[in-house]
Amino acid sequence: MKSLLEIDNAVKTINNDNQELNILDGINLSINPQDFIVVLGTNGAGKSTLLDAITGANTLSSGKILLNGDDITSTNLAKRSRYISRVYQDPKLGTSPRMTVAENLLLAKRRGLPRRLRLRRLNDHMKEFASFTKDLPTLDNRLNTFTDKLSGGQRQTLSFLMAIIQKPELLLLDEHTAALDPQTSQELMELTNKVIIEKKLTCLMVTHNLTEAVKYGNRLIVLKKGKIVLDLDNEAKSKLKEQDLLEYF
Ligand SMILES: Nc1ncnc2c1ncn2[C@@H]1O[C@H](COP(=O)(O)OP(=O)(O)OP(=O)(O)O)[C@@H](O)[C@H]1O
Repeated sequence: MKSLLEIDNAVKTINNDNQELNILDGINLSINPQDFIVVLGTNGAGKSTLLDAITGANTLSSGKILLNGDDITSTNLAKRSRYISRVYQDPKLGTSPRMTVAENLLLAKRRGLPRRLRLRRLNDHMKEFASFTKDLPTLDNRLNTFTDKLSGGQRQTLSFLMAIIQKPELLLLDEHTAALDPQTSQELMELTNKVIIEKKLTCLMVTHNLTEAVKYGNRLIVLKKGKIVLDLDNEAKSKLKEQDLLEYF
């Protein structure tokens, strides 16, 4: 199968107390279309650095990143954001606080267009946006609510909808449920899983939650000190128990 994203010997070197340190240390990863990959690792293992390298928020010291066979290693963050979207852990990132839920959705739907064009003709989209939120108790009837009046869980659900509204080539979830209470976190994780399967998305999800890591996705990788130390396919993952993962922490 042709890979969607290919990471080829990715190295990121930083200078730490006058010593060179590879925080990504030769990462090779081939992501197939419709893979839903769970990424685990201790604090400081390099997970966010890896996602930053994929989005272009950070440049690699060496190595290559190919998307659908095209070398995007030097493509900037703004260009990559047209086909790679990311949801962060912090509910405040990813949404504009002084805009309503509907305005935020429209901005996301028209990502890539100049900002002055993106918010035109909002009313034409209200029905469509209402259909997105009608099955989400947290956001139903809140299309005209300003985002800074939403709870963390509502805001994270909005960030997720914004990330998938244009069907990204690659969806990156960076501990997107970690800041939420257990119930809200579980609801957002169920929504995430449903949407990824229904829309046939390709996704890389960082989590520290071992229950989520075992339950969701078709592949699991563990990062340690900038290297991939475990890469399980769907069959191996389906036999996995939380207990088996503890030795990596
Ligand atoms: N710009 C930078 N300058 C110096 N050190 C950095 C920089 N960015 C990351 N690091 C270091 O690189 C290592 C990997 O960081 P990274 O944030 O990728 O880890 P992580 O796996 O996402 O951790 P966490 O689970 O805590 O979010 C850490 O030791 C971090 O301190």
